Amino acid sequence: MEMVAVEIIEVGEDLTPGLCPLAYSLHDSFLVTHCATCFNPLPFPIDHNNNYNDDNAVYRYCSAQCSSSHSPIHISSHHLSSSCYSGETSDLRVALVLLLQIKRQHAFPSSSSCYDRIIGLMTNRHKLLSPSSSSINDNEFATKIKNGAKAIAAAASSMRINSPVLASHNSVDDLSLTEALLCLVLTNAVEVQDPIGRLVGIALYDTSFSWINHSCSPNACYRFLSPAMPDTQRQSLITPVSSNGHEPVTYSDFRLTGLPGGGPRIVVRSIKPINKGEQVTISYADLLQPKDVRQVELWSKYRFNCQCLRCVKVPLSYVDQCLKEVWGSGGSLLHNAVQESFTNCIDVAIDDYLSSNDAESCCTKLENALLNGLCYEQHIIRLHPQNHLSLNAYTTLASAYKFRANSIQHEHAANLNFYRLFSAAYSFLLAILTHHLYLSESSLIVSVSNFWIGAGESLLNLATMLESDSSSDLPNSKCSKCHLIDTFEAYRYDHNMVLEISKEFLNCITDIIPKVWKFLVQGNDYLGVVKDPMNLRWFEILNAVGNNKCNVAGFVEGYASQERVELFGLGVHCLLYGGILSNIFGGHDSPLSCNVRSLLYRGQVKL
Ligand SMILES: C[S@@+](CC[C@H](N)C(=O)[O-])C[C@H]1O[C@@H](n2cnc3c(N)ncnc32)[C@H](O)[C@@H]1O
Repeated sequence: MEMVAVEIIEVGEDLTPGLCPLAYSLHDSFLVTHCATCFNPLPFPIDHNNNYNDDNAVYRYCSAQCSSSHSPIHISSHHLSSSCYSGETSDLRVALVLLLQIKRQHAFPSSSSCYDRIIGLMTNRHKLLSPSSSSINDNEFATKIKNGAKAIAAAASSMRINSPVLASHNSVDDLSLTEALLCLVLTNAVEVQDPIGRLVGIALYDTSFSWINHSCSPNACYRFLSPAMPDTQRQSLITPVSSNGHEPVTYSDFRLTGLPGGGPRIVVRSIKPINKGEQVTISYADLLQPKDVRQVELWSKYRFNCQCLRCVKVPLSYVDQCLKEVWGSGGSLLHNAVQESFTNCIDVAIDDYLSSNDAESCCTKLENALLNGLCYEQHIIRLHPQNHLSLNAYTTLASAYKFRANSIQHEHAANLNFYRLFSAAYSFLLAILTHHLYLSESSLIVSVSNFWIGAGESLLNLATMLESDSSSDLPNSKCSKCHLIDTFEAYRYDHNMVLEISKEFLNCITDIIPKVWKFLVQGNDYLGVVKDPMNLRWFEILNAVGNNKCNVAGFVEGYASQERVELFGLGVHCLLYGGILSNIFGGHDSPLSCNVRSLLYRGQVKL
């Protein structure tokens, strides 16, 4: 099955109304911090005086409304959290909710052959469960599914004793059905983000969402609506067709009726113009991974080889080439081994920060790897700045320097400043490098928008912080050269407009960057190599650089108030541009766009 557009669709249009989930569950680690119904973070500290949060209960709620819309079937799925299953149990809880609904409605598929689809959704069970002689990982995955299914069946059978609903049902537990349901969840459920982008749980939707196939160059994306958010779209602009012919489809399988309410609603939205009858696709994988990494991910989770236009392109698409590019390799045969060595090296550095909180060691290791590369078979190999590992490294460096700035003692205020500068510089570098990829692969809009907003926020905070040392005010930021502010407030965008906005934005920041870049990066040996971040050929200079240690003595002694003003202007441009992109892919009321609006209008920015 697949979904196609019923009419011509412009970029940035909602293709579905807000669709309610069939079943949903928070991941184990978010059960105590997030509302079990709407998945929003709970206010901290939790108010124990309300009557909808019981201290001993597994689930917590942000409001009486969320508490009342969490159905008894969802509540009873907590039986799994104490099971002997060793892995993450959110998938199991969602499968258990489906099983309980099927049992409650006596809506059993008539024979096990029906388990290839249940309630219209593909289970993919043959592929996911069949042990493969070729891969140990595949076998482990199949075993994990079987163990998970046993845990679900055990929970369901223990509940029959306690639950009057299930006590009336006398069929034996059907392990095949349970396995098929778990496979269905793994094949169709999607990760749900909270408003600040953390992956907090999963939700399963019916065929109107779940029949949308994957592409590595998709023309649509999805977002989640919080309970208070109204629907902007009444009817669906997509319709199902069977994958082997373009006939409209109905399925003969049963439907579950009277589904429990609550859970995050999902909306599908176009990120490219789509023709009438064209297939609508979303991404199941991280689009900033190179082709081979995406292929492994899609195979291990879904067991298909992606044949989308981006994947079948020979030679590799420009974006995929950049994402795996290494420098000075002496030939493509070295690519895989080199990528593996770099992956280990970057992973070890990132782990220092994420697992051991050692941000300093992480920064030193990452910058050393980026600057000096690795020695491989007598070649010095360096990562291309748009290699996906470099992009990971920049993301981590931006965060690790911010962490170092926040944790430093006040008497070392100069260090605090330069850590903040480096953090902002890495955020900017990440945004501009991925922006160049976005110009040839527009489905990267979601990542790029996030990166520009991150860079804008970081630069604005920096300008505001430096302000305390200066007597002059930050200026009125309405740029005389561009219309980004008006465009940010505009309601609709078309494809040509998006291209024009990009040009306008790049023109403006190309003027500002030379006035601030040296200030942002001086004292950092890796960033110091980047003479002009707008000109991507800077990385060629890396090859001429020897081994060096970072020397930041005497830094941030005196900055001119003009630099602070320029940093502020740069931050506003990045924020506005990121906000325009987030309006396009997420709508004006998305958490990202609202965040941009609140940063712009909270008084720092005078429009
Ligand atoms: C969420 S379902 C999508 C709808 C599905 N095609 C159906 O008929 O129900 C996910 C499954 O669809 C198939 N699928 C999705 N995108 C695909 C693609 N680009 N190429 C091949 N199979 C794909 C895979 O079997 C995957 O496990």
